Amino acid sequence: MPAELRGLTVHIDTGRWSGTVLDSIDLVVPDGKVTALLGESGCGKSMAAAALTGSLPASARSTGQVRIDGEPVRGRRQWQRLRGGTVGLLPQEGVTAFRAEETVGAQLRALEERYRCWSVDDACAAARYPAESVDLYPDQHSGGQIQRAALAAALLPRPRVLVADEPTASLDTETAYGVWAALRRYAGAGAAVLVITHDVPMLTAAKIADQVALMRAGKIVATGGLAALAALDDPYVRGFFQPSGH
Ligand SMILES: Nc1ncnc2c1ncn2[C@@H]1O[C@H](COP(=O)(O)OP(=O)(O)OP(=O)(O)O)[C@@H](O)[C@H]1O
Repeated sequence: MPAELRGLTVHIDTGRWSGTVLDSIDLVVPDGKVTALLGESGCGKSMAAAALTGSLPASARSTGQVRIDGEPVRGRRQWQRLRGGTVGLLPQEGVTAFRAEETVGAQLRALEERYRCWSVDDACAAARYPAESVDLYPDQHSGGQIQRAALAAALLPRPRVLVADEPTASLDTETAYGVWAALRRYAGAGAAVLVITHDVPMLTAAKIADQVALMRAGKIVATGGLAALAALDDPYVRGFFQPSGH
């Protein structure tokens, strides 16, 4: 089930600050593939993830379209039907995927019960979430543990579109590779997967992304295969693939 942003512009007005954070973005996340979204800090990657999953902040106003399976999504009600089951989000701060007052295990079991798609054990194994942590409360986890718990939570309904915002940010290389491989397998089973990451060395070493979109200042500035992007003679693009400037 492909997910798309078409001419999407997002303007934020918090009362204290206002500005355009996404500027006429076109982005296609196709079925069966891993798309990686890269870009400098603050360029709008999480905002693009929020737009694709119907979770923009209340201070946001958008124009343009979000399409899921080719159909424009209109309004809050339609997003309520799509979120979780059809369109899943692993948020950048995994802890926000959970309620503070219940253990992670109880919340994962509730998702298993609600969607009846996948077992907690299988989702935790796929997300590399350690089973011995399930009886802990969300705030008793390390940053890397809660991110993997949130990935298990996002995977449990087996959404056909999965957006993962920095799933490997706090992980050691081996665990990060396991998570990337799990995302690859999940896309291989047919899902449209978008992964936001700063982990370009892993991306290039493991060759897990089928396509890459590169953002700068609220715009998509380049899209294509990893090798094609890495070969571009543009200083901003080169900065991602050759951080030393060589
Ligand atoms: N909830 C919010 N309310 C208002 N503005 C926000 C909110 N979240 C993000 N922004 C603003 O939107 C812009 C894009 O932020 P975003 O989080 O999408 O960046 P990012 O590319 O994901 O950065 P990073 O790599 O550091 O996570 C920034 O200027 C940020 O200040």
